Amino acid sequence: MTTTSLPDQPGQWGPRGTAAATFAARLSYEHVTHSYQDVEAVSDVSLELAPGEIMCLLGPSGCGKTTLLRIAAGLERPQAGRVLLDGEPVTDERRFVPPERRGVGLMFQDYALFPHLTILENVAFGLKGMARQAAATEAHNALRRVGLDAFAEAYPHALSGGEQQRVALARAIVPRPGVLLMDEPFSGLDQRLRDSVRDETLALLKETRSSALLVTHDPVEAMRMADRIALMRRGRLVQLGTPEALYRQPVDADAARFFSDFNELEARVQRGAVMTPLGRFSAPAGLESGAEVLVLIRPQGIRLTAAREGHAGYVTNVRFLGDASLVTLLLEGMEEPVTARMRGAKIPAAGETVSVTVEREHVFVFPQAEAPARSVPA
Ligand SMILES: Nc1ncnc2c1ncn2[C@@H]1O[C@H](COP(=O)(O)OP(=O)(O)OP(=O)(O)O)[C@@H](O)[C@H]1O
Repeated sequence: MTTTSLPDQPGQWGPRGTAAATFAARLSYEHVTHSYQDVEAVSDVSLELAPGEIMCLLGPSGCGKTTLLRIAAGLERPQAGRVLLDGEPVTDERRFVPPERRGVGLMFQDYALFPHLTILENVAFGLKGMARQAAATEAHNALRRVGLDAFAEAYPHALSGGEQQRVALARAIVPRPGVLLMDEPFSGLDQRLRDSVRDETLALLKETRSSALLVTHDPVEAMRMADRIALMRRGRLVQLGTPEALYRQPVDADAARFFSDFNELEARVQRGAVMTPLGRFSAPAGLESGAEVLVLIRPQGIRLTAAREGHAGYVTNVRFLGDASLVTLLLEGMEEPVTARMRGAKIPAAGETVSVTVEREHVFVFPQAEAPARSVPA
């Protein structure tokens, strides 16, 4: 069967308010640990997804995100810890509720539509307990909401990647799962399409008041989607909070680097403060004089002016990026150049001497230690 593709524009999605609401569930992990042979993929993770909340599991490849999702789905049984849905254990040392009896919806990165079923049959697949006509009506409603009811009788191969992803979303929400588990659901889409499908998916999750746990390795995606972000590293939960909290109060240098580029300076504490060629900043509490610290400064936190109010900097290079420019500077007392990110028309040129000041909200000082540490507003 051949069909004409609908353009993948946000406006092509169905009318808001046409998707049925779910009975959002609470998902709790308590001290969950899971290993594959000798690889500890998840280490003592405790985490709670509130009803109706959208949480992103964020972290580099191999940090255990997918494993945590599969444990909630019932596709892996952890060696230790408990998983609860609405306070009822679905996995603990004695019980293991199989995936199909958990009331969770799954959506993985390959859309995994059944090629031999029509779009309508694919969406109705999860409604097996329902009378045929009622299931078809529900499936049509969900397809209408994602703007694809015109494709109900088509087969998956006739749809574009973005459209298939939207069908997968309709299929995942139509049984009204208590929790929707999504693993990199947008990673197969190109950039332009990804933004529109992601924004509409977010609108749909909010409209249906679904609890959703979404795996991503993309910090921008997590910032855009999540009510809270769970940042993971090497199987552990490193930080849990709102996107703003993770951006403004990162727990350590790696957590900070996950969301921003930084200029990095090494320094030593002197009586509770850190002196650098870019100014004096507060040291983390409890560090003795002489302790080594790392000072992280966001490029957008460096201000350049013609007035003589800050430290003198010599511009060596300017790169125009469209919405901003990157200005590279040399400062007295620093071997490495510093980068400033500037917007607007008044961008200095290479060869100019400028005055450099730093906005403290973009500065973080961390001990030079492996262990996670508390940041302080500098
Ligand atoms: N079936 C498996 N058998 C053996 N090791 C596995 C298996 N699945 C995952 N692992 C290992 O467990 C660790 C965590 O993997 P997991 O897929 O949960 O991480 P992730 O953060 O989702 O990574 P990615 O973003 O690359 O999918 C990795 O070291 C991985 O190699």
